[in-house]
Amino acid sequence: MTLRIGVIGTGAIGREHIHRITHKLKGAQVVAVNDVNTEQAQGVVRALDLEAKVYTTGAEVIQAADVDAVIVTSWGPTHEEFVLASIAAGKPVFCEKPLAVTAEGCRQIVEAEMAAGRKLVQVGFMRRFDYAYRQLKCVLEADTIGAPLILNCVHRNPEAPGFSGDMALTDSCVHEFDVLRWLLADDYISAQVIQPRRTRLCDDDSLQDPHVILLRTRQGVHISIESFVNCQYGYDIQCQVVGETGTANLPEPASVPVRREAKLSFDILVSWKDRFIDAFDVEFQEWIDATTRGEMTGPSAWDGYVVAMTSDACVKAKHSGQIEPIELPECPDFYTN
Ligand SMILES: NC(=O)c1ccc[n+]([C@@H]2O[C@H](COP(=O)([O-])OP(=O)(O)OC[C@H]3O[C@@H](n4cnc5c(N)ncnc54)[C@H](O)[C@@H]3O)[C@@H](O)[C@H]2O)c1
Ligand SMILES: O[C@H]1[C@H](O)[C@@H](O)[C@H](O)[C@@H](O)[C@H]1O
Repeated sequence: MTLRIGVIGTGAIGREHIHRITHKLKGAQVVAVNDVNTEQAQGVVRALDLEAKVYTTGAEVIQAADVDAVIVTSWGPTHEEFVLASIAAGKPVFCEKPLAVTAEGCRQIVEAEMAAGRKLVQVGFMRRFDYAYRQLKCVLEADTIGAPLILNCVHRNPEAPGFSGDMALTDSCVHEFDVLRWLLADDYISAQVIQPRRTRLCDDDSLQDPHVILLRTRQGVHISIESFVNCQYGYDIQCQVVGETGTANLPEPASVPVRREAKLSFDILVSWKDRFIDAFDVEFQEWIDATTRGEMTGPSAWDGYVVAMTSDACVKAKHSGQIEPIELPECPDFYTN
């Protein structure tokens, strides 16, 4: 069976996902697309050689009789509406982060999905599908370094065009908020945000850069995340777990060590597209396979809600200068099975 997919939002990542589904992965076909910029959507259909109909609205894509499942890759503030409409139509929906721009919006999605009685929503937290993070999780689950005590993490982007205000917390660090609780099988109880000396190499005056985010988990693990979205030199993701008997580091992306002119050098990637290209492929192949079986196995609407609660607490902590509690409700049974 071929899963027939409708895609809403044919910008940067929408186009990437359409390309991978059409030209790299198995078991699915993009049959419908929409973007508020209709010309751009038509251009993507031509450029990627799709047999897909271009619709005027996202709602029409969701309602289309030949669309089995929906992918939402439009701007963040539109996600909630499209995810709720997909649930109402009884169609599985993959939504790029954020699930909704407010925790309240995420909660409404969680409630709508539970009322629908089956899991339909997956959120685009692709790091859970990254080979390096999966290896690190295996090391922790094998109890190789004892219980985790401290995590030292780094999320550096070379530059952040279009970033303003608190986006480093709400748009960028959301990946750490998701992947670290998955890695530890734990949840956060508090957040604190430190604002170090601000880099001069930042276009937007409203953007503090870098930040240091300190999280504490239920099990007492102390997490430090350095977020530096204008670091200039590359796209650099690091994670070190300090355990009772050793440490474990996220493997670096493979690069050929070059010895030349009295120097030893390695390449550093410059874009998230390259760093997580394989993770995106695995994420979508697993989503296609699970959706075809009638299952939903990836990051859930509940995970999207927890991440939104965490970024809300970080924004609050940044502006209050205090340690702010993260008071998560109990996870409903619906999401624990
Ligand atoms: N998982 C990741 O690592 C990752 C990476 C990049 C982007 N994203 C997320 O994906 C989403 C899209 O990001 P992008 O970089 O592709 O942005 P983009 O601006 O390149 O593309 C978004 C597209 O959505 C369209 N759009 C806006 N409102 C719409 C509406 N109501 N209906 C239909 N189309 C609409 C825009 O015209 C645009 O073409 C964002 O939420 C972003 O956070 C996730
Ligand atoms: O949308 C992107 C993407 O999610 C990247 O993975 C992250 O590093 C960026 O900071 C963010 O802006």
